[in-house]
Amino acid sequence: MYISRLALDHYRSWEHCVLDFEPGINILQGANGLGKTNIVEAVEVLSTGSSHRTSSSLPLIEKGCASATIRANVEDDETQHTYEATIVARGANRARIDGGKSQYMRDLIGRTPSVSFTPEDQRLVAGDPATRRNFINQAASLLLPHYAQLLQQFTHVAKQRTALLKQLGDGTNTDLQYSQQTVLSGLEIWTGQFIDLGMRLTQERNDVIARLGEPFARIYASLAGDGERAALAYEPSFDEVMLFDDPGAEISRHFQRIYPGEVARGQNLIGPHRDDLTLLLNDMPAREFASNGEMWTMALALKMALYEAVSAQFESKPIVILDDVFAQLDESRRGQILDFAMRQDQVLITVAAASDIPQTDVVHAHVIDVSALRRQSQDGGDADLAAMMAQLAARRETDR
Ligand SMILES: Nc1ncnc2c1ncn2[C@@H]1O[C@H](COP(=O)(O)OP(=O)(O)OP(=O)(O)O)[C@@H](O)[C@H]1O
Repeated sequence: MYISRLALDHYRSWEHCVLDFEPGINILQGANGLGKTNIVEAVEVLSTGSSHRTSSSLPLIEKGCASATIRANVEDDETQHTYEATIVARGANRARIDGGKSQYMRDLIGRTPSVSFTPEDQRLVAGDPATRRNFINQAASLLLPHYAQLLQQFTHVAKQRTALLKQLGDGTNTDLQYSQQTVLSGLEIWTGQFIDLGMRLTQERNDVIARLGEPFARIYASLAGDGERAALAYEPSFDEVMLFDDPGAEISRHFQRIYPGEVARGQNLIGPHRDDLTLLLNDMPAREFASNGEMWTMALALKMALYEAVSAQFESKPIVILDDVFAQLDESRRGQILDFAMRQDQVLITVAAASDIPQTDVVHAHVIDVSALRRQSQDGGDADLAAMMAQLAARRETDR
């Protein structure tokens, strides 16, 4: 599988941009700040429905604009499809497949499977838990068909519950007995849904982490040398799901105990939004014991494990994104990741300087000069876009 053409409209720093990729290695080369990461991030968003760089849509949209569009022509064996994502500042993001009707963004997830390696990956080991939750969410969205919808529902319920806790805490509407009763019964309903969705999310995250655990340990041992034992340990906030036959009743009791604290702070104090994942090295938490180099190897192994799970799931090789990773890695890890990249259907690499890539290993690469692309997109973006749309219309005509 590979992307043959990508078009962006009002995506971050790109007002318009159309670029052609080839199967195999593609190198986006250009000075800092030109928008290389923005391009490969757009592929990640189209693939997984989210970016590892932000949890909200707004930063993905060009400043001052209301929406951004990402379009890609994707070739797989004899078939070609056009996938389109529209990211909006307000409301729900939308998707379109082959120019058809507007669909949910989650309907696009996994159609162009990809795995990104980025400088932020090292934070997967020692960064804050939100980074690891983001990774789990992206991985689970790719690997489990209903996960993205479940996460969306949970996030909505969590927001509603927070709003009610805040109302109770700051006394809004509580001067009347009637309105306090309304808020309390609303809270009871939202709490029931929060527990139900939260338990399902916990179970699904547990399944995904279990699936990644074996390849992660094996790949780490092969990168770091035999005898090194790496493992993943899921730390769910709703640990009752793993411990009890009737976890719902236990979690309900837990909520009753913490009710005064939740009202005082106006927050959901327990739930999957507090989950974490510990990466273990020789049975010790790597965040406290591993060296900088070992943390990098663990991060690479985790992403390669995800790659392996996604490949098995879709029976095709995901697109591999190597965003600015070469400058960060030492020679041996550069070699390991490049060796991995050379075996893929398509790899998108961003670099500031060509010298960052060990050139001897890259035999054939399609090099894209991002500074020329920026000039060209300012001059002829509309014409390129029109050509892409005409190509799509012509194909639809042929398909009829
Ligand atoms: N929503 C946005 N609207 C407009 N510009 C944005 C937006 N988000 C980011 N940018 C701009 O995009 C630029 C960064 O782009 P990007 O991170 O892709 O650069 P890069 O070429 O990968 O650079 P580096 O080599 O330093 O990583 C910055 O100038 C930033 O201000």
